[in-house]
Amino acid sequence: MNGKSLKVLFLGPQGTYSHQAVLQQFQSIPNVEYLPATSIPQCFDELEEDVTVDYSVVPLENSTNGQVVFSYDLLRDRMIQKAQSSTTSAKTNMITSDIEVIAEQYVSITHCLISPIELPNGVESLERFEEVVIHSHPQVWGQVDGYLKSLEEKFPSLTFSRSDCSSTSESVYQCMRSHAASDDNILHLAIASETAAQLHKAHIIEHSINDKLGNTTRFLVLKRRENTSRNEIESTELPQVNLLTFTTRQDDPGSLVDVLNVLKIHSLNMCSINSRPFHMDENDRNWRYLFFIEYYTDGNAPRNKETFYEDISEKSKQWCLWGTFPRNGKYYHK
Ligand SMILES: O=C(O)C(=O)C[C@]1(C(=O)O)C=C[C@@H](O)C=C1
Repeated sequence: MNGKSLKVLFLGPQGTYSHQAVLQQFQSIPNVEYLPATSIPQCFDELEEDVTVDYSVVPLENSTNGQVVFSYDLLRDRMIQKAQSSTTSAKTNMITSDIEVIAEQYVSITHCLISPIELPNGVESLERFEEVVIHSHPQVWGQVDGYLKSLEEKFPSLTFSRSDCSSTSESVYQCMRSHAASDDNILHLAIASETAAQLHKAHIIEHSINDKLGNTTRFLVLKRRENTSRNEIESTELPQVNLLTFTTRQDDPGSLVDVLNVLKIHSLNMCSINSRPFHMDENDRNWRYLFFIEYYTDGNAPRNKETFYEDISEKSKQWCLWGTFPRNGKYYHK
């Protein structure tokens, strides 16, 4: 590697789970500059627009509440934009995206209930207040739903409300700021990691409040396709994962099955399938779906890559291969 540092974007500020993901991915590499972005869209936009940025890390899915729709939709929108600008190869109807996925990371998510002030009796102290405002990233609500319901049942006379923030670490900052500006009857709390609480010098009033133990978020590591200057990703013995998105040819019975059957014919094992609604343009009708699939390849499969891609081209309307990357060993651990 030359002396120049790597520039890596993540959803900031420091102390987010995305920050944990970039550290897991890059901490063994010297000279890495970690650049906090203020939103998930910014993690995509800056990577595309600023050629000095090498990588960007974005959350994709959570083991408790599934898709991080912000990221899915940003991938979808990029495929649709390319389809509209008809850079599709006439022969293969394959779309080549400007960014590609080169690795994945899994971060264990342990949420804490965090207070800007010390509460001598922990959660019991909530009864001193009339109103409680809880700040967090919108993806978090579905991971602590049961816990928040039990809090509301425990304190029926309290009014609870939620405030969406751009990230969990930002929510700790926001709760401290709101606390300084609000009256004594209102308590502002945040839901974030222990690290975020420590960074902001806030107080953890309850640890591990996520509804499911083993709660984990999966992140994708992105780079610009044209940036071939270096590759920091170690190869492993584990299978390669391929992320492919496609639209179907028509609404006739079997059009989705026809595409999936191509995997079967080529002996490829699918490991995930998701969909998001899309509109090719503003006049397009409702209820059309873009599919996201992931499938494994290894040294032997598919035997004939070219025929596989030709078959996908024949059965789908448009498709895009976002990348082939090693399965992370953490995938197998709970
Ligand atoms: O807010 C953060 O800490 C993030 O890194 C984002 C994010 C997400 O969007 O999924 C990451 C992990 C958790 O599931 C909650 C929030």
